[in-house]
Amino acid sequence: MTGIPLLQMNHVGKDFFGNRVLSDVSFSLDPGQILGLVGENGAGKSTLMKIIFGMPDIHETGGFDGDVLFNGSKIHFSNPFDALEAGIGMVHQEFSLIPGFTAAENILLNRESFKSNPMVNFFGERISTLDRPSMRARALRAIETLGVDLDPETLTSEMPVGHKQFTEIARELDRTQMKLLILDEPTAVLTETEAQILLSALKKLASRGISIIFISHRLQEVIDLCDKVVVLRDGQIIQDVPACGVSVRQIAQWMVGRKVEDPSDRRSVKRNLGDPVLEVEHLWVDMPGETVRDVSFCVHKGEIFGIGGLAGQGKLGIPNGIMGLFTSGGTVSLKGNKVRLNDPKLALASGMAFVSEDRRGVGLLLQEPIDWNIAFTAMQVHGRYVKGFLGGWVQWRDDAAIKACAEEYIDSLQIRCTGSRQRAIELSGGNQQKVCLAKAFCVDPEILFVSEPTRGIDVGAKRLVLDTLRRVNEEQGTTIIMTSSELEELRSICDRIAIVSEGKIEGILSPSAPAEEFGLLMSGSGKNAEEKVIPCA
Ligand SMILES: Nc1ncnc2c1ncn2[C@@H]1O[C@H](COP(=O)(O)OP(=O)(O)OP(=O)(O)O)[C@@H](O)[C@H]1O
Repeated sequence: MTGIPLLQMNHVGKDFFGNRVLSDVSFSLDPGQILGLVGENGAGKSTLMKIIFGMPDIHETGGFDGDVLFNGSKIHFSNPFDALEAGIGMVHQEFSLIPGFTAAENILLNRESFKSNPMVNFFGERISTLDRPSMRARALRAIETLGVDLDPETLTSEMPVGHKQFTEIARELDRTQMKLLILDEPTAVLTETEAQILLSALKKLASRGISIIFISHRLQEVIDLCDKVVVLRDGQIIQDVPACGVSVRQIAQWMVGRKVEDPSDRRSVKRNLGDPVLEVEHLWVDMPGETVRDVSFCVHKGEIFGIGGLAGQGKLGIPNGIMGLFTSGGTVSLKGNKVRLNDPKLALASGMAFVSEDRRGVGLLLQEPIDWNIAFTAMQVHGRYVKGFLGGWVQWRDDAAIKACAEEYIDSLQIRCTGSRQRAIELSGGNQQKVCLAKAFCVDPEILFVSEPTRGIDVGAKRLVLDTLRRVNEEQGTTIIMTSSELEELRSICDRIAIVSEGKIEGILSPSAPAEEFGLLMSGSGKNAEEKVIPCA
């Protein structure tokens, strides 16, 4: 087979209901080669991968143009099972694990090992029993190939997100025939250390002859990992170049088609903040994989307060607990009034809003249009966009106002869509995130919690989201509490940053504090945390 590319895309095109999202896409991938596929949100990366993998939504929307050759033969898979059979594995942006199953059970789903039992010949497969030791050994082999520390017996529902991601990838590795592995933003949910572990595991796989298509918005890791980089813009290939010799800035410029500013502007000016607005005391939250044990902090009016820390240490549990999405206890006071915990509707009604890290699970009504998503909470909780007649006895939706509001946000947040009536499920990941933000801005909250607001979104959109948060904070005086795994992002907009370790706040630092101090707190070595706490202005 030497000399024949493993994968060859020839003039591939695709449209969704008349909207052209891919045109004339051609590239090739050799055995054992790693290709980095980059592009802005909505550029068409996931659609291209869905074509290779035979995802049903491609066929249900009229198929695609051009040819895809795998191992020299033309393929047109009608479902992912055929792709798997041919040796193509794909790890999608969203997890597809069964929460009540262990890591081993998820890794070996539908490929379980069974004990040999002669009675099966007579009574059929129904009486066969699982060979647990063999399953454990197989799962461990896949986990060890990744080089991560993950117990195969851990329940998926109790894992931090990073470990869920490793389980997803280990599942693909258990397939013996795998020739091509497609990873759609695999590191978006990982900490930097976890991402490094994954990148070295991928290099190891490639050295065994497995080809990899790696989609990521983290451009430095694309350069570090890949042999070549393919840049998509508006559904077309802009560059197909070796990864050596290109810089992050160069790739970013190809992606957006214009010059990119230097993103490293750290908040350095100390601002005068108002009175305490949110006081949290001895908060505990029972969130699987993100347990919060005893957290106390105070946020001032008009502040942007950051919460950072390594995955699984509890930083995500804090907003999820305060907003009532997971069982919590302790005291939370908003402007001096105690907020009843464990009641999401009351949390929203009291003036708080939440942009969840889980945009598809919690943030969006996926089957509903953009305008309905944006206005939903404002309408349900605050009675906005509702017209009343006969003294309020008769009420109905003010569709014109909903449309106007949605169009304003589509414009200001540059949401790429066919119009305000397009369903949320049809948007790319980054544009879905912008809809989640618009939905939160629409309720005009006193306190806005945003969790991983730039996860999985491209360089241009990242900037837009951070600038928008800053603008809303400055112009409307909204107090923002932002949780993020990206320290640089927190340092660019926050007034103070709390670092969470083992379910507690290890220390609170100024954004201009040296990186080593953040590192020490993250590793749980900030025992003299009290000295490092910067008092509210
Ligand atoms: N099922 C669908 N129906 C209609 N339009 C769709 C559908 N799936 C994707 N699209 C559109 O196709 C375009 C490309 O989306 P795609 O998800 O491939 O982008 P992407 O480059 O992967 O973006 P991101 O980085 O945000 O994940 C977008 O404009 C999106 O709205």
